[in-house]
Amino acid sequence: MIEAVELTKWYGRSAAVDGATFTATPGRVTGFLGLNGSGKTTTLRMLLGLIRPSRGQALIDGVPYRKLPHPARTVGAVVEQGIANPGQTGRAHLRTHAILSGAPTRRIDEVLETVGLADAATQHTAGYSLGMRQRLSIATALLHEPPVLILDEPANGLDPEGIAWMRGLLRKHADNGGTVLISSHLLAELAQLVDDVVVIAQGRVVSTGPLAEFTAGAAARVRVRGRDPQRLWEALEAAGAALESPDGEAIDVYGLDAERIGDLAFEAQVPLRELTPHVPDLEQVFLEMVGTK
Ligand SMILES: Nc1ncnc2c1ncn2[C@@H]1O[C@H](COP(=O)(O)OP(=O)(O)OP(=O)(O)O)[C@@H](O)[C@H]1O
Repeated sequence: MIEAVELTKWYGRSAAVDGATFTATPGRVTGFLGLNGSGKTTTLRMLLGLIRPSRGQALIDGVPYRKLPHPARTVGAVVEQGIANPGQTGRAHLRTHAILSGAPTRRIDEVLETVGLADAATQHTAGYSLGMRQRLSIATALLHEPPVLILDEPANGLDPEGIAWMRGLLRKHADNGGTVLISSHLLAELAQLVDDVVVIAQGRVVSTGPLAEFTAGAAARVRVRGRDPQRLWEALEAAGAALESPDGEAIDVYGLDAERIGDLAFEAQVPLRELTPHVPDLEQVFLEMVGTK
């Protein structure tokens, strides 16, 4: 379980993260979504004990990271882009990490297999593609088989096949009772991957909840056109709908579904020219939420 409670980080006079409160629960993949510079990395680094909060709490299983009895065995993290020593092979990189953090060396081959790098294990990481480097970072995070995974933009550089692979990996981890918090600035990238979403904008958490409910709050609209716009408008208004007309002819209806609108038009004897339900697009909802549209 990951918990941020009123988490705040000030740099000089500006807050990189401002009173962020959210949870990521076991058995679910939680997406941490925000535009560049919105405070994602700062938040994740506070959760990992790499940055000290100015205020609030960053808790893993109820305690700050640094107070965990076995931090490396509890939390696996991908936070840095790039590999420290590009002259090493993939296997040597993992061996170094295993030795430094006390992971059993038998895990090296297991994680190489898990992330699909077994065949590239003896190549120098300098020759790895961005996607391969991401896979190696994920392999490093998995060395201790930690129940909690915190991944900062792990999908960066992965191709569609890589994303599909990661989706499978994270799903399995959550299905086995693990907790996954994964950040991204692209909702589309997370949409296939996550159960819950935490949206951050300018350091503040602006939305939390299941992805399935993410668009539910967005106003569903139905565009309708009738032969007699005035009469149609009056019938819809009488039924309690909120209405807008973009061009004096089409009517955007909020608060009634297409079936009801069709019935009302029929009762008012207005033949319809168009009846189009508009399903809110996830990306659009996100961009509206973070204030760029
Ligand atoms: N060490 C620092 N000193 C001063 N300001 C900082 C520092 N670290 C981050 N910031 C500022 O805090 C804000 C949030 O940055 P952060 O890196 O957490 O955002 P982010 O959502 O991870 O962005 P990105 O997706 O670009 O990595 C930014 O305005 C950034 O400039």
